Amino acid sequence: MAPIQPTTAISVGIIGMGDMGRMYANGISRAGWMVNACDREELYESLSNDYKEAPNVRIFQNGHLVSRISDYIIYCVEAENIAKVVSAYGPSTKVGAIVGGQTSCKAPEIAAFEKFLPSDVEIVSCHSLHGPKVDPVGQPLVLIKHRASDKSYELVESILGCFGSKFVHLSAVEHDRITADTQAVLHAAFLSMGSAWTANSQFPWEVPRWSGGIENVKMNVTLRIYSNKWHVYAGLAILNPAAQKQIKQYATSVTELFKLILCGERDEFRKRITEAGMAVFGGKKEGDELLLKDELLDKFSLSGVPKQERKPNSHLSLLAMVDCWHKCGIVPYDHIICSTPLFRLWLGATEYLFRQPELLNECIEFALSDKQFRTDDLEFTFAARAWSDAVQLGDFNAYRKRFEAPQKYFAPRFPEATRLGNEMIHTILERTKILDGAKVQNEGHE
Ligand SMILES: NC(=O)C1=CN([C@@H]2O[C@H](COP(=O)(O)OP(=O)(O)OC[C@H]3O[C@@H](n4cnc5c(N)ncnc54)[C@H](OP(=O)(O)O)[C@@H]3O)[C@@H](O)[C@H]2O)C=CC1
Ligand SMILES: O=C(O)C(=O)Cc1ccc(O)cc1
Repeated sequence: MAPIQPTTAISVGIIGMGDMGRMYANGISRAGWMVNACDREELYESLSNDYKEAPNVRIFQNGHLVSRISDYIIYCVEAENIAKVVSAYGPSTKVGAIVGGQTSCKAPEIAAFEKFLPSDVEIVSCHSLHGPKVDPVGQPLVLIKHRASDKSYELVESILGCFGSKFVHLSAVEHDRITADTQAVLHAAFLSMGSAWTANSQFPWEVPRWSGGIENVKMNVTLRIYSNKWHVYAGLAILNPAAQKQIKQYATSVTELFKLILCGERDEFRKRITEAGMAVFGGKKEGDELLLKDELLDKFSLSGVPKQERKPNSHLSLLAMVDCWHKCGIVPYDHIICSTPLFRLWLGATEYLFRQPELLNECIEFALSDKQFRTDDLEFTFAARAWSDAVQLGDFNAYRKRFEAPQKYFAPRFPEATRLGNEMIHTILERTKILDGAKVQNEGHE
């Protein structure tokens, strides 16, 4: 089917003009569709001012005014607020319109749509698997045809086609299962690194033992996560039951591995790491290229320490990640077509360690015999447990407080980390295109 051509006769409503809402409003209006947008009523003046020169964008006071005139309405609000916001504006939806949402966990979003939208309204939801500062071209964009005709689905595809992203067609349930596997544990690992560095009053790029190689990925991704909004991570961890389970397993893996290190249980430690590595990376052949190479890792350094001066690391965060994937039965490569750039970077870092036997061996020996990282690993273990507790308790406020301390601590380095992170993401995207191609071909044969 040929895509429907952009026209201002068809309008897209955006409720919530934060980072993602603006990205959507800008892309869709530039493509030639009419956009009707609003944020909270009290922001009407300033939002109108921001968009006063923007062609094809009309700003309204609230979601009622947006809903009653728009053909496709996208809720771009905090996941925690979705039920409240849909209950307020859903009943004002134009007869026969299509409604979707951008929240990162679909179960509460779909439940809100089913509960509060009139029955003549269709539901097609979406989720861009990248942050607002990433070029959307080539990134996965999940589409969920929950309650809609083929014609309406095609209209949504035509509208969202303006981003040049790769559509991934899933149900809401599939979406939540996959994103739990790809996003939630990954965030737990980086949030814990940030908390541990903050607790130890370290800026890791100033400490030689954190320099170079995969340390660059750790630092860049941690800073990138902390430069985003806390509610984005809280929502997708707390509201997704599968995510909660995995975050708990990650904290357990960190704790158990650290206890083995402390007790000097050399054989058990090595056996556990080897088994996990086999389960996750056993399917890879020796000739298969690594996602991340030295040249790439070294290019994106925040510390600038030369390679010869670098120190080994116990890499507890990486060892525990692979152990967690193993315990949860996750094969991360299965999800690569539906993964965020950060997930691909993190998978690249784990693979870099586990698929280079000498490096893995050095890391295992170092973890067991050298005490330099013990205090870091202790803080990391505390942090992983505390993040898991915050998620299990479902306490958004506790999550926010835990998030905001490292965010404040690292804030001065965000611009540089964002710049380097964007370059890193661009480069790894080029590399993973090859994997995506292989996966798509495989799917074609199945
Ligand atoms: N940022 C990211 O990397 C990604 C985020 N997402 C998801 O997209 C959604 C939006 O995220 P993001 O744009 O980053 O978050 P933001 O906080 O930047 O934007 C959300 C906006 O919605 C506004 N809002 C809240 N209630 C209402 C209301 N009743 N009417 C109108 N506007 C309202 C908020 O106002 P206020 O701040 O005053 O509450 C805020 O401006 C979230 O569900 C998030 O999980 C998805 C992919 C990536
Ligand atoms: O890539 C990541 O993990 C991010 O941090 C950006 C992000 C956050 C939330 C989403 O729902 C999708 C992408």
